[in-house]
Amino acid sequence: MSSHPNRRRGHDGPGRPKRSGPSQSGPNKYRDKEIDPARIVARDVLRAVRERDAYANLLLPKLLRERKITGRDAALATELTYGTARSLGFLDAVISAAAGRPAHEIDGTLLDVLRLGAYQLLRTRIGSHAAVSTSVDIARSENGMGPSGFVNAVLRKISQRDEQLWIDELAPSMMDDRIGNLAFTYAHPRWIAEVFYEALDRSTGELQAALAADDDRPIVHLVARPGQISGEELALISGGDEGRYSPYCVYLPEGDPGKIDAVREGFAGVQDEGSQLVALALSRAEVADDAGRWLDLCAGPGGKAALLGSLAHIAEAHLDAVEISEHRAELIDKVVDGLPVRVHVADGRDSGLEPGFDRILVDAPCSGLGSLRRRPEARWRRKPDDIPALVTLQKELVTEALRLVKPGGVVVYSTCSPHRAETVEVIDAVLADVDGITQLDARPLAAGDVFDPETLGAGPHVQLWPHRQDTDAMFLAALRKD
Ligand SMILES: C[S@@+](CC[C@H](N)C(=O)[O-])C[C@H]1O[C@@H](n2cnc3c(N)ncnc32)[C@H](O)[C@@H]1O
Repeated sequence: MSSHPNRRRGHDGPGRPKRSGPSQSGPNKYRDKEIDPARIVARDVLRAVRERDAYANLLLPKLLRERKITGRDAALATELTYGTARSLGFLDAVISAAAGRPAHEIDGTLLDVLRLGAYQLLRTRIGSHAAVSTSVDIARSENGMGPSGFVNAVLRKISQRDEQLWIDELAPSMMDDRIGNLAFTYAHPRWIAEVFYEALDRSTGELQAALAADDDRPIVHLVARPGQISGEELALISGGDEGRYSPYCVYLPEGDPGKIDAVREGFAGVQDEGSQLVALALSRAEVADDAGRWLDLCAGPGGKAALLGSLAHIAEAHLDAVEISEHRAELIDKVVDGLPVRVHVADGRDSGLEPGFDRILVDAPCSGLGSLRRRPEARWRRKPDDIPALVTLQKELVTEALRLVKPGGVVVYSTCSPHRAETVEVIDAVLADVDGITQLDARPLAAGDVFDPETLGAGPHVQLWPHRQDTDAMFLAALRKD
């Protein structure tokens, strides 16, 4: 198999750090600030991910701001941090082979540097010399000469082969274990590749496309808040392109969304196009005698609540937004300011709200396997054991939503996961348990009059995919109470 097409876009890096020459007098002569800041910040984020389960996509922008790292250095830091975090399992397999001992037995601070170095060597165009020498500098600065020699030796061994040769050596054979081979090649845990395979009707061709798309860094999607700014206007002022599926979506191939005035002022936000389609589907469903009582039962941090709130404002409706976590409820408050939305801190299974809602969204807590491309390290953190408790909660939340919705009203169930246990199996179980519910064809609800619903598969649910729609792998199903 040829090399991954997306891996070759790395840049050459900012070059060697400016300093006066190799240390002759021990480790402390090298200070982090003398090594290039992009790699230091990447190392720091990777360490926080390893030591305290930090989220790379939250911590990195914060550190870049604090350290005033911008431009080319920020771009390099982002590529190295997210790329390394996405590839951890693959990199650890290579490091283990090159070091002759399991990666988890290597001192954590050195492992971070090795991962960063191995990523540069195998998955970017950064030259071997720069990748190895900067890693050795970082290790020497913190750990001293001996450990930096170890880093040097391991990385030099890794640099003797390219990514494909390491895959050929370490991946399960394509003949014996195609799923295992693809999982290794595209740096996914095997169990996640299996989950995708099942959700893709057991097509290994599609599995390959799905894993490749998931292994790529996605562009940012913006949402124009309806009634406040149009998608067209947002595209113009942001320099982005209008979305294909949501009339409110703008693709932002580059640039910091936080610097766009419309985002800063709350007329627009960052939201994957798939999430926009979920909110739109709820608003488009036909409900007889719609009294404008809408509910978002799992609303934090408020992305869909903000879009629904804007749509509710136009429809002269009102949205109740329920969220169990106080902190996340505060985040909702911030994004729905000025919209007809009331936020409740409550358990959605027992919110105390009066039944009789016209439309309810259950955007359930889930494994997040559908948005791995946006959360670099998540694929290595999630475990199969997480799924059963989530499934129980998901069923309870949908069942409660079906109690709260009025006869003739509609519940949209969604997850940012394609895992069948969290998607079709939840819906099937609830339909088997609760009488008087009809599953609607969700495809026209997601498509509106914007695109052909037939492009969304056989229905009645919708399963989006990065390799098909270039959205997160959102699932949605629509249920009507008879
Ligand atoms: C997938 S997220 C929702 C994302 C949100 N709809 C958005 O677009 O920003 C699920 C949310 O449900 C919340 N949650 C978890 N258990 C809950 C429960 N029992 N009742 C209500 N909310 C819950 C989580 O804290 C999380 O904020």
